[in-house]
Amino acid sequence: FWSNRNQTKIIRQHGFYRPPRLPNSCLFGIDRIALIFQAAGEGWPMELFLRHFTLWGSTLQHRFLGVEALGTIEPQNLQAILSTNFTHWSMGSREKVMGPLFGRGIFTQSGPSWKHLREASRAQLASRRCNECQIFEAPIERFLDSLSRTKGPIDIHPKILNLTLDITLSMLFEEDTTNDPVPQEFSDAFNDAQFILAKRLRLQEFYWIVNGRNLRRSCKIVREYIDKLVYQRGTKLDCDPILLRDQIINLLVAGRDTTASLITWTLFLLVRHPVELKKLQKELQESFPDDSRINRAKLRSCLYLQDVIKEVLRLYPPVPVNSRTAVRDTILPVGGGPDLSQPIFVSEGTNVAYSIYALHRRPDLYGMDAEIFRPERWAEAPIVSNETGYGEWGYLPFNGGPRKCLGMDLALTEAAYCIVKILRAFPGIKLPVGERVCVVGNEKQSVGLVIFSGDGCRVSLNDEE
Ligand code: HEM
Repeated sequence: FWSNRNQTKIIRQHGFYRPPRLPNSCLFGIDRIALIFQAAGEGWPMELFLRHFTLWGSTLQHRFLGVEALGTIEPQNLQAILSTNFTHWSMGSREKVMGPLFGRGIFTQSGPSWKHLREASRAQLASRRCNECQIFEAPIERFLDSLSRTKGPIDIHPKILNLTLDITLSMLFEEDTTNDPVPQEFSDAFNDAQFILAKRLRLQEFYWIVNGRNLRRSCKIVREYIDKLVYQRGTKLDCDPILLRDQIINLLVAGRDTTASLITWTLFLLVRHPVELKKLQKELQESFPDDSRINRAKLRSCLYLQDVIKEVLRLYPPVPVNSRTAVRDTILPVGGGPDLSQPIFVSEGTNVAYSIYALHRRPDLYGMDAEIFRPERWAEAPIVSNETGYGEWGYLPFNGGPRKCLGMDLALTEAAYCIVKILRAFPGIKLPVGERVCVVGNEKQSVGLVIFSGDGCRVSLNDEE
């Protein structure tokens, strides 16, 4: 009440506006949390946000379990939060909410401790020769070998999760994990822990409601396995062992699920778009005529492949929703007033959620066919209309500003490499007969920290199936 009163006073004094407000039908905004959990349970959480922004405006205010919060998909506001006014924002309650798994790793930290971890992670990623394709070779051969033994249509999604786990572990421990395959128990616990954390994130300040045995058990299995790897590999401990483990888990989450999401959605879309699939296969045949070695430069020169990847990241940004919390009173440049173009006041402690999924589907940025999978749009200029000054802030799969993803280059090379290898190994890959096809975005989705298809990704690997 007091914070609302003070806010109203400042807004009146300085002539700020408020953004449109989502209507509530229950006291304290309990209806909002019920709707969010219903949408998540039924597989359309992102479409719910998209609908709100489409109906009410690209910056809006809502009451969530009694707490006032903001949501935005406005490029200028994202630029202010992530770059221009970077120091006005923090990760809020992330350390408390995600602490059981992420500890004090890079994703939960702000200020000097984040800066230190960012430098350490940058050095760690640079030293692993991550941008060379050799690091992917052994894991992908194992993956293709396991697929070659399957008969009939399969759900390729869990196999891709294992593939990117294998690659990321090999990269983090600078050696191949062949001799000691990743136990399924670890893989399952890692998935479960992230899913439970996503529920806690949805509850925001009421995260503690979800703190059950399952979460504790899953996090324990993950921590014990990482400790074992650190011990087995005799990793040099020049820092606090708990911090080292936290940091490894953070990089594992960063690198494994996001890249798996990108590869899986690419296959999901390609088997549903045979014309685009054929066009890509033709380019790959010409670029890699024989069993010639695939390298980063060659992958970058496959222009259609690059456009396919950009388009998949547009429609299904692996991190589809994110948030920041104001550490001081600040403003967002647009979203208020009669034409929604006036600055809005944000008081200290306010949480602002932003949906990259909804941003990337704005027809005013991408055209009336924004919801259609059309890689060709990236070869047409201008995209995300540069003349409006939106530039990079209208396309943010890897975030922007000082906290931009550190693994972007690695992820793009890894995804491109895996896609080329899969399409070359299975030229007859297609949608299984009778498989459901619906409008892009209308399929069931499963959103933990990362977005996946709720029904997996079923494919027939060979023509005759
Ligand atoms: C398609 C794959 C990927 C996508 C879409 C992606 C996306 C993102 C996004 C959106 C963030 C910002 C998170 C936030 O601030 O809340 C981020 C941060 C980060 N990513 Fe990625 N990522 C990908 C792959 C990777 C890989 C392979 C690595 C390396 C193992 C990696 C390492 C990191 C790190 C260390 C950060 C933290 C940066 C910081 O807070 O300063 N990412 N990523």
